[in-house]
Amino acid sequence: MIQIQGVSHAIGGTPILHDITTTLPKGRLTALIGPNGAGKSTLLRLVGRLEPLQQGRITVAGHDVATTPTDRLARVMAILGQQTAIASRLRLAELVAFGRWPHHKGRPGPQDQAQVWLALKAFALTDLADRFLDEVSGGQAQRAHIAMAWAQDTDWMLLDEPLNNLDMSHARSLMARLRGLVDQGGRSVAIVVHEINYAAAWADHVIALKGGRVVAQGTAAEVLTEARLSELYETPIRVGTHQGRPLVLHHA
Ligand SMILES: Nc1ncnc2c1ncn2[C@@H]1O[C@H](COP(=O)(O)OP(=O)(O)OP(=O)(O)O)[C@@H](O)[C@H]1O
Repeated sequence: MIQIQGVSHAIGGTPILHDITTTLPKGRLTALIGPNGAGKSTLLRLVGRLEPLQQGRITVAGHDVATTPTDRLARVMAILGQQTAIASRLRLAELVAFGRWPHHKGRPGPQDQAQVWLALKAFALTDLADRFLDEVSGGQAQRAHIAMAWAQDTDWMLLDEPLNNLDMSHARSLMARLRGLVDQGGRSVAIVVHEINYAAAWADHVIALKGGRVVAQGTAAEVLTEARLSELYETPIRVGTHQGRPLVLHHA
């Protein structure tokens, strides 16, 4: 599991996260939800050590993120933050191959190559493998970044808004793949997601953040209720049921 204990965080003197204590269960798909600016990305970045921890403690499968060596942590957890366009002159296959770095440390073997091709295939990118990142669409670039994290082949996968730019079909296929990782692969996944129905349909566990605090956590059915969601997003929200899962309705 991932244990977050007493984590507070400030940026430029402004408090962003306030004394967060929560757990992401092992072998589950956890969705972090909440309005813009709630602190979801900041929390995920702290777990993934993209930001240094200022206060509190975070452990991932027993590894303290503040003290575990990077190469050790990178074999336990893959994190994909929100994309930045720093690597546009990289071919898709090269980007995905970066995911194998923690395993081969600069000396890729046949197994690494095989894993890269599996990842490209899993995300329907084989035909685009030789294209540069700035020569593909937003959704294709997004899938390539997810494929890179996938190729890292870790017990934990943390993805910040992985559905960005994905059409309905690719979004569904990604969620099905993530579920497969959890259900058949015994892995654990955490995603930040804005479209609540993806959490409703696919997540086991939901953590709702608002104003830098955890305001609700539990199963999708426990958290995704009309009262909780209407309060969380400060807008009237109705919740129905579809195939035994909550279905969130938010049009007027
Ligand atoms: N580099 C930064 N400098 C200053 N403030 C920041 C910085 N990064 C984030 N913040 C602030 O921290 C708060 C939390 O941001 P964060 O990105 O974690 O929220 P979020 O829940 O992921 O939001 P969103 O849904 O909009 O992506 C926001 O108020 C944001 O303005």
